[in-house]
Amino acid sequence: MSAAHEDTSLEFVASNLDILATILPERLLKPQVGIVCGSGLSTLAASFRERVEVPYSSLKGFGISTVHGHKSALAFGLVGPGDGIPVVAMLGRFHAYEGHSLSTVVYPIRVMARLGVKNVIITNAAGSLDPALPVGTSRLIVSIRDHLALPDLTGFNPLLGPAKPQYPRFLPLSAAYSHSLRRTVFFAAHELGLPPSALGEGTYAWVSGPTYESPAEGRFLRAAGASVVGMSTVPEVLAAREEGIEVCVLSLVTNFVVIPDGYRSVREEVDAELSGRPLPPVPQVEVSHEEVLAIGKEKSEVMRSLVEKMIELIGKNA
Ligand SMILES: O=P(O)(O)O[C@H]1O[C@H](CO)[C@@H](O)[C@H]1O
Ligand code: HPA
Repeated sequence: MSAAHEDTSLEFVASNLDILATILPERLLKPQVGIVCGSGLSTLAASFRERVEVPYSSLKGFGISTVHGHKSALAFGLVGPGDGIPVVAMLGRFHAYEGHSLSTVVYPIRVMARLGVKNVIITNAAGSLDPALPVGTSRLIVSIRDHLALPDLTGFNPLLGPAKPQYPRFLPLSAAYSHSLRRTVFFAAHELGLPPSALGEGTYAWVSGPTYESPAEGRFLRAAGASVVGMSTVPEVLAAREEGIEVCVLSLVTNFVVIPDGYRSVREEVDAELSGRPLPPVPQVEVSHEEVLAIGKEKSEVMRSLVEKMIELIGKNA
């Protein structure tokens, strides 16, 4: 897997704008808000009005999303009262673990920027590392305020590569997650009457995947200050910030990362068995992508109403 920022695809952006101009009606052509749909969350675009879906295969420079729960299309439409706000959603994202280069992973964000998107709402499914963020009860959605990206720190950063005159060489990340949009998330939740416990704030750890975390890795990420963990999002955040787009990230907590406090000694287990007093079995819990998708499906309505209310408030404040 190459971290190189070859970005040959950037030269296709202009032709994509031409292709879209032939497909989309004028009022959909300049989306103000972009949405990235996480695993199992493609229904975020289900209620767009005047919706037009454009398959990635009919555009240039796009990959194909190979992960179950991700489609491969852009959805354009209108959201909110009155004339509505024009929006674009990525129904399906690219992950580096699928074999996509990081420049392919972030390419749709660069296309969104050229279309005029000023705010992006990036969603994902994530595992909770924090006992205060359990699954399926409270704190189902986490508004991300910061990230911990070990791949970025170890030479797998999507912005690696020759300097480009249009981008800052050294992008600051101290305020990568828009304070204003983070406030909007909580105002939107309030307007929807969501209980305060439905929405938390936290730090997203980006791991390359495709393996889920070992117990020691889970403990390590938690000790390092991460609240949730996933295999996406951070590359998109970096590209969006490089493009000058305001970023909001919402993580749907789909599972709890298995972090036992310690290990039971197998020697003690065997000795106990040999002495005729076997220890009770240790329950084995394993996360699966099916579980991730099932929770995504079950809870996507809450996420959809939150995203739509946010778009409405963004439109009002524009
Ligand atoms: O981050 P999204 O795309 O929502 O998907 C998450 O779900 C998959 C694992 O179940 C991984 O791809 C992880 O990143
Ligand atoms: O537990 C997880 N780990 C990493 N990525 C994930 N995406 C959903 N759940 C998880």
